[in-house]
Amino acid sequence: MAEFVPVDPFDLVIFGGTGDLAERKLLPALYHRDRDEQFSVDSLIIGVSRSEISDDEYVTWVHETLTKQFAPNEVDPDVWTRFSARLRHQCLDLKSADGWADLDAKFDPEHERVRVFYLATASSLFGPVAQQLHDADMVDARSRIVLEKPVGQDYPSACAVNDAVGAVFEESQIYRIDHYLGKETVQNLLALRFGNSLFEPLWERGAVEHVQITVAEDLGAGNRFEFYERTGALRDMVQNHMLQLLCLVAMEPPASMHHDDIRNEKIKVLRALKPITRASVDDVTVRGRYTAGIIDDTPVPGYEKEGRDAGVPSDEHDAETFVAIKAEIDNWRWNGTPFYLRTGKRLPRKMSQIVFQFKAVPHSIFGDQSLEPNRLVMSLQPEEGVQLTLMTKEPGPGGFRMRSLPLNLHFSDAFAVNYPDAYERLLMEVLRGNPALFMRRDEIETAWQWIDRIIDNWHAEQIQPEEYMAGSWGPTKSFMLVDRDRRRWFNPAPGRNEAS
Ligand SMILES: NC(=O)C1=CN([C@@H]2O[C@H](COP(=O)(O)OP(=O)(O)OC[C@H]3O[C@@H](n4cnc5c(N)ncnc54)[C@H](OP(=O)(O)O)[C@@H]3O)[C@@H](O)[C@H]2O)C=CC1
Ligand SMILES: O=C1O[C@H](COP(=O)(O)O)[C@@H](O)[C@H](O)[C@H]1O
Repeated sequence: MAEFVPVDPFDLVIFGGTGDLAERKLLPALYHRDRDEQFSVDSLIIGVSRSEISDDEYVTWVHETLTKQFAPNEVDPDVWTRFSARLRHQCLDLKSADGWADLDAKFDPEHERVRVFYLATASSLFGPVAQQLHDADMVDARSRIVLEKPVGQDYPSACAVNDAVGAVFEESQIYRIDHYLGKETVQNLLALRFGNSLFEPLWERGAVEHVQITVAEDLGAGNRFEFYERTGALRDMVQNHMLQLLCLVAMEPPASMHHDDIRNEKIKVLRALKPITRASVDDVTVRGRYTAGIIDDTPVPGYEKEGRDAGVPSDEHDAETFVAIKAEIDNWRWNGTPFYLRTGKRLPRKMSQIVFQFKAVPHSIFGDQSLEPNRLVMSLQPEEGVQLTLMTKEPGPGGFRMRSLPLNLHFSDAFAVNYPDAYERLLMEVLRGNPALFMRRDEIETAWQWIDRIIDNWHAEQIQPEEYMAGSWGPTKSFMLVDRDRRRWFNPAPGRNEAS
């Protein structure tokens, strides 16, 4: 039975309190934590936007949106009474110096409660908001600021944002979100690697032939088209989520779970990433963009049509919706073991997994029977679990037939609990003041340096996205990327995540 530990009283401001992120992730997450009685009676949640709406109108809107998203009757009348009593709205243009005193007046005047400023807005507003908070004398040693991803659009803009926020807040007060770090199964990577003595001796170039990290989505850019067109899959998914996953699987064992021990190991991986040069970019990266296709027996439009519907003419489209990269880590542990990264929208299904392909046995004593090298598959979503394929003898008299069989651990079979959404965990960690699951400044900036170089070289080499049909596993070139190295992508079979 999960134990829900209450957090200290707080005032939480959500800048962008009426936006898509607040609506779909933050407010539901806060409701669920309140349902489990983790908030004190006097804690406040203040949504900020330019909309001229009263507290009551905000409460009504939050009720409507939770009711719409939750299962029937999930909004419980008693919990709602408690939750709605803490909701406020403040109309404020974050680009203006006016109105900050009104926001301050909503807070506990004694500054006794933890203050959290959650910036669910474009990152161009992060610096100005930090400055306004400072000028309005709203920041003290107990304040924390949460920055949504992406922090900046490239290395220079990320540095500018970090400088501006860092001029007001200490690094220890800044929580840069990558919601993948809040996923239960991503944390389970640490448990698997460092809670078992079995794997670590094999976790290196001598035993691992290559690694694959796939984050596949069946959804398209949809109603976030304009954001997506400015961003593209490399900036949207690889710069943060995929490089964080890479860090967690490739890093050296940290001395403890202390946030700086883990971050110090992650940054070493980012610094050891082999730069992708103009000469190598066409060989080791793939850009793709989906055309119309069929997913789950349903026809879906192509990216160009979504863009036209959003009022962005197709001759202006630039973003890739799929990226594959052969990444290499130049250090003792991983030299010569490539990490293939792949992410895309409108792929056949939502699925994230990390596959460790081990080397073949050095010599077979079983004649000419083919022996499949062992494979460890860590499934992150939607099903969570671990699968290890092993060679075994087929039962029966006569002959000695070898077969590859999976050893499966499905977490949902082992633990009868509902996993909280990543944002629930991350919000609670902010309220508790534990930055372990958030990114440090140097991680963000080093990741951008690696990514910027790829983008610059795409431009220099005029590499355009190659088309793939929605519902397929990406462009042909992505298959060639691995085929050239005599490897293949492991795509899960429908149903449970058996890599095939
Ligand atoms: N949506 C998602 O799934 C995810 C979003 N993110 C990131 O989170 C951030 C927010 O995204 P999202 O919620 O989708 O964006 P939306 O455009 O849906 O919402 C933006 C919010 O900010 C408010 N806002 C915008 N400009 C101002 C301003 N000048 N002053 C005051 N309020 C302002 C808007 O209200 P109003 O216009 O009324 O002022 C609205 O509440 C982005 O950086 C995005 O990249 C990250 C991961 C996932
Ligand atoms: O940050 C983002 O992540 C989502 C995918 O998150 P998941 O938890 O559903 O795997 C992605 O759709 C979005 O484009 C991106 O901004």
